[in-house]
Amino acid sequence: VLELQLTPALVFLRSTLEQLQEKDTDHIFTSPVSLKEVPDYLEFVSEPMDFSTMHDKLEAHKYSSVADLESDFNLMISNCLRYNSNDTVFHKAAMQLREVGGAVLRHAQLQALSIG
Ligand SMILES: CC(=O)c1c[nH]c2ccccc12
Repeated sequence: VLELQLTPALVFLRSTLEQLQEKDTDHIFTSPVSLKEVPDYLEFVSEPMDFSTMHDKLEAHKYSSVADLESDFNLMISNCLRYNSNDTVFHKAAMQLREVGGAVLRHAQLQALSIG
């Protein structure tokens, strides 16, 4: 496929992002938190982040490394841990995603090193 030859990095980062999103089985992080439904959200979170925004950034070539992807992933998780109190489904889902997503990112980082 042409894309694989021309921009292997983009293909690799897209695959990594898809693997991360697969771990969000409740689809809690699919789209931005609605500021209409959650009017106080920006009192707690200065920079919202979600997987659809990460896909848009990836296709706009805003990510040049696994580390770039990782920092937005970590932002998305920390926003959720801050806004949602500990005894909520969302807080527990963020803790779980931080664990399994971290493993995906560590593996991707190792792959990126080995393929150069
Ligand atoms: C990811 C996250 O915090 C949320 C995802 N959906 C929500 C609905 C209400 C409040 C927070 C959220």
